[in-house]
Amino acid sequence: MNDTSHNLTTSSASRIERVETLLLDIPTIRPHRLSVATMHGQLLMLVRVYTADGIVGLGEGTTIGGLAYGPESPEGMKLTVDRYIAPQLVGADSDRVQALMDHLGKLVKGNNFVKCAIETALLDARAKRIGVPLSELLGGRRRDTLPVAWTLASGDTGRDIEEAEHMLEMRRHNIFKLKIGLRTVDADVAHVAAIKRALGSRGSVRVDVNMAWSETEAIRGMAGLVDAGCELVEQPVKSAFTLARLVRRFPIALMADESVHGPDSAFELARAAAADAFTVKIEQSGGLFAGGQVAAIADAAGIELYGGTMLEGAIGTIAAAQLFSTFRQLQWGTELFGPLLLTEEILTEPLRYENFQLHLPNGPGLGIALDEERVNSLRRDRD
Ligand SMILES: O=C(O)C[C@H]1C=CC(=O)O1
Ligand SMILES: [Mn+2]
Repeated sequence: MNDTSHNLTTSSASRIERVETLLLDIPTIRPHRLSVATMHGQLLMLVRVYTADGIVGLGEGTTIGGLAYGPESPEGMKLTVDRYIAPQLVGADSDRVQALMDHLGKLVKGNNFVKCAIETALLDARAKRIGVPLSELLGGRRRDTLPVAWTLASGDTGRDIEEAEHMLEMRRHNIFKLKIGLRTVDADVAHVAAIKRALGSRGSVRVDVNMAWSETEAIRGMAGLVDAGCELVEQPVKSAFTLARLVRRFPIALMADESVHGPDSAFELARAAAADAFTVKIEQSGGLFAGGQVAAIADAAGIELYGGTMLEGAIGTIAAAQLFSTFRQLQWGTELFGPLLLTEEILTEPLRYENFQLHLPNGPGLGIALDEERVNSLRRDRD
């Protein structure tokens, strides 16, 4: 610790003794095709914060397609923790989560994803120490289960329909988000229409363009999506100005995702009335508290909410679920299916997905436990 933070150090039970980072490589169950990348696997950066009384706080930093989606990569996050953050945390009082995060904020600019991983680990440790689910440190749960959308992104219309049918049969998902933006607008609209036609009223259909369209493409695309029976379009274009010009132009909800990266941007979008709904992502927002602030801004502005994902593994997914369970409104449900896209289970007890919902655990902290053997076998540096 440097001398500006001497008041954060402690010799008590909550003292941070060690911070560990791991990289886990896990294949996906099928290629996942987005307009920005095709994923064949996911790389999870796990953080463990060890405290003097034997508590271990868990956090995760994960992104999509390396640096193809956002400005941080799992390998870069590991370096940032090891080199710049861990030395600041060792010796500090893990119970002082907000003060510690403020301190780190002065030393590390940006790096929202990695800050989320660290804040999650500190909150997990704190909640475990006082014996409550993490949601209770975020204002308290308003719901114990969360609706979970599934993303259809195999790249093939027929295969996507089969996959959706399987999800409906298992009663695991009845909300489907389609990744589009790689093909022509007309081909994408035809793909969406075919899937909606096959599912009818049994499943709702939304799309995520991941900023791939120009404004004129978006105008053509959104008109077609309305006719196709699609209920929502997520981030069709890059710029917030363009979003503001598109919003309410068509009878289809417009959601901002990449444009929402924390409370400041949420405020600007709300001020410009640039979206009907926000995707809240804990990593993109810069942590759980920041994600809660994004939701509060949305509430104040009458903007609807969706619980988003960076396709995190179990730790990031359940951390997000703990936050989303506290939201006053969650009009569009969530897409917390990340662990289901991966071939390997890293928990001793898998997350419970049942009846189209993710069921939140009731144990202290995140409420999950890692299967150490499995985690070790997936470590990139195991050799
Ligand atoms: O929302 C995104 O852009 C990222 C993510 C969420 C679901 C999925 O398949 O990809
Ligand atoms: Mn998105």
